[in-house]
Amino acid sequence: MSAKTDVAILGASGYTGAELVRMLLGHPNVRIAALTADRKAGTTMADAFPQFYGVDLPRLVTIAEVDWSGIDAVFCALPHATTQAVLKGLPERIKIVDLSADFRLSDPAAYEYWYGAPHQAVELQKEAVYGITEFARDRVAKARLVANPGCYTTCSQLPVIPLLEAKAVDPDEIVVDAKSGVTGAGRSLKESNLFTEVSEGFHAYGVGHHRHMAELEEGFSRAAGRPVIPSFTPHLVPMNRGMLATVYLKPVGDHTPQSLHEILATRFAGEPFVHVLPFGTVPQTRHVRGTNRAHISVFADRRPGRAIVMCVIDNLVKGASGQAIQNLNVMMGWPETTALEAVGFFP
Ligand SMILES: NC(=O)C1=CN([C@@H]2O[C@H](COP(=O)(O)OP(=O)(O)OC[C@H]3O[C@@H](n4cnc5c(N)ncnc54)[C@H](OP(=O)(O)O)[C@@H]3O)[C@@H](O)[C@H]2O)C=CC1
Ligand SMILES: CC(=O)N[C@@H](CCC(=O)OP(=O)(O)O)C(=O)O
Repeated sequence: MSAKTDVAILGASGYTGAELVRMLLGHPNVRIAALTADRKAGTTMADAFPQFYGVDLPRLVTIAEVDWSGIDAVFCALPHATTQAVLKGLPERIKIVDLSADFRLSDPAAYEYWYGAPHQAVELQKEAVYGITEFARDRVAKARLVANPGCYTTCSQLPVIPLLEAKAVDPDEIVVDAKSGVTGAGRSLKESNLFTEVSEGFHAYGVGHHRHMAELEEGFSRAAGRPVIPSFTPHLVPMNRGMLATVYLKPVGDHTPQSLHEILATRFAGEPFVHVLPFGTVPQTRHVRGTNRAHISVFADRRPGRAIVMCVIDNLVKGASGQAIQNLNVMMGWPETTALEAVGFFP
């Protein structure tokens, strides 16, 4: 029996799993009690990620081999669609933060439409709390299962939700142009992620129909109080980590780019991880690399009556594992910033 909270990480041999291990090693309340893998089960974290040589960690096992009796909380960093069957079998006392997309959509029909198969754990889907922590603290604090948001959707919703809630922008005029580092695609082998396919150039993908549209539509609609369908185009850029969302907006009523900036600065004042930069400052992914921080900026567009907002995050941290730890901290009643205080390592 440990005085610390015993945590299992499912999918520890993947990129977000390894990031969870790295960050949780600095968490004073957590003991890493179990780590799982699929193809790499039977090996060690150091075999999967040599940065862990010399660090005392459990071996990588299959999910079937985990002894759940002592586990208090689980981070599930499995590919989407593999998560539902695993999580519905867990004892009810275990708190869960799921990094996959499996529990992010509240409507089973929407899940089936976007993911091509019926949801296998509809009761859990109803119970799940969608956790962009800054917008859902109270619900996250009471949740047993938190659906950790995706990286694109965290980066796009953080700067837009407060503006929709304030009715300061036209919900029918939202264009999200987003760029991701290649770790966003995970570590599994795919031809499209080979060095030759992603280096020395960049490209859009999922144009006009990407599964993250569903998550964005749900989040924006909730904030606007009516259905919203934004334009969204993701791009893959030749860097390991980092994400930039550029969002084109139409202020309404008396609102101006400057007043949008004031709304965001007021909304996020005192937030430990969301920083609204001075008006017109270009945010850069390199400044949030390795951190749980988001940098947001607002600009006037030369096009009359338009504004541009930008947000940068590290897709593996605020876009995944860092926000997952932030959510567990809230669920457990620990200080929200525990193990997450780092600032970027630039240059
Ligand atoms: N990468 C990112 O920036 C973000 C990812 N996410 C989401 O987080 C989840 C994990 O992503 P990421 O870490 O990038 O993925 P990876 O592909 O890097 O890792 C996947 C992990 O799951 C294991 N795994 C794969 N298939 C199975 C299976 N059928 N049963 C059990 N375990 C399996 C793998 O084991 P092995 O290595 O042994 O094959 C590995 O540990 C995904 O749902 C992703 O959409 C969310 C936000 C951002
Ligand atoms: C670069 C890249 O391929 N990115 C992935 C999204 C990564 C991610 O965050 O996935 P979830 O939000 O669904 O968990 C994609 O576009 O499907």
